[in-house]
Amino acid sequence: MLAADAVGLNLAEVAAAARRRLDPVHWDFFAGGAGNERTLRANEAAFARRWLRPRVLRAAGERDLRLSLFGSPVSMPVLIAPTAFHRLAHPEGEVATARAAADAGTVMVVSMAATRPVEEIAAAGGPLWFQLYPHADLEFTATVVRRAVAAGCRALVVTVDSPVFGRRERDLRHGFVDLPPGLVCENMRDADGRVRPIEMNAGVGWELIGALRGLTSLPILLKGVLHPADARLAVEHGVDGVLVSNHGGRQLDGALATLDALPGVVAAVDGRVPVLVDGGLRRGTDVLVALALGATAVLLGRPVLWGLAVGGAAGVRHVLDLVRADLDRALALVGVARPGDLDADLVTTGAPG
Ligand SMILES: Cc1cc2nc3c(=O)[nH]c(=O)nc-3n(C[C@H](O)[C@H](O)[C@H](O)COP(=O)(O)O)c2cc1C
Ligand SMILES: CCCCC(=O)C(=O)O
Repeated sequence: MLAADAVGLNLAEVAAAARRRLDPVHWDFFAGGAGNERTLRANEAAFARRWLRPRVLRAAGERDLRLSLFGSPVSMPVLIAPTAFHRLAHPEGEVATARAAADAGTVMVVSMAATRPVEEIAAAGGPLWFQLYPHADLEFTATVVRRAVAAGCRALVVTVDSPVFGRRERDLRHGFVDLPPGLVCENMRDADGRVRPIEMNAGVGWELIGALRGLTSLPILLKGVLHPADARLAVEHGVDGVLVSNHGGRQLDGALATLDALPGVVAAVDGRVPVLVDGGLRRGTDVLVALALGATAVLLGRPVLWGLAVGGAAGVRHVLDLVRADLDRALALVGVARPGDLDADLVTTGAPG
């Protein structure tokens, strides 16, 4: 275990420690967003606008954070979001992240842009889900999906907020356009073993869901839904879960904060499939607010990278442990034992009345 004071008492301190260690170019790749970074900032700011209205004398007793998601049992409703290029944060890369996820009893969503082969990540522990950018070449997509399934991934997370790549000015300023020599997206190999570039596909429509169903019987989640009409369409097309996300502010700058999008999506989905959310969660109380507003679970993106940069698997574990303890305490303080029992009336914007 890492000494907590060497790593940070909270995720902001872990981020500061990571910043001291990382190459500034890589820090900016991880930390940055698109355009003016309005959406990046808005994700965290949205949590700061919510206030908790706790209940008292509820005799809630011991908390129980466990749940089961798409057949994967998890020890808490906090999962690891797919993020690219973990070897820029730590030499072990995604293998270290997976070990921490397994130790903490939660799901890691492996990015299509992972820098370790999915088989090696899976050997470090599960459960894993696999994130996919829908390439125009369905045959290639099928190759990637088959490989992820064979490695034991238990769900597909299809990212739909990226018809083109967001404009990230920090990366442009640094001239950061690709991985350094020696690192590649290991799961982008075609049948001949050649590494293909990640492609964004502006030509893809709702037929994608049927095409993916033809490739796999795994649960399919759509990542990057903000509009209630799309949430409704997603359910009509038979997806198994909706992930409210704006890609951590890295795609459409000016897109609304995910916490602000969440209630509309939850209302549109109307309990038919689980709704998950990511973006800007930095405290257990943020997790509590997202769950109270209708999310079944949340995902952490950057905080996991900060933990990885600071201490490899132990650093990621530290981040997950901090959030778990914080969520547990917050639940007790609002008088709720199980995340599923949280109610929206515990959260207010602080307006009078
Ligand atoms: C460095 C970095 C790389 C990312 N790579 C991917 C990716 O490969 N695929 C994907 O769907 N989302 C990717 N995301 C978005 C995350 O899955 C997630 O939506 C976002 O980071 C959540 O916000 P947070 O970082 O504020 O927790 C990436 C985010 C970051 C910060
Ligand atoms: C080509 C890698 C894409 C990674 C990604 O999704 C991001 O950086 O946000």
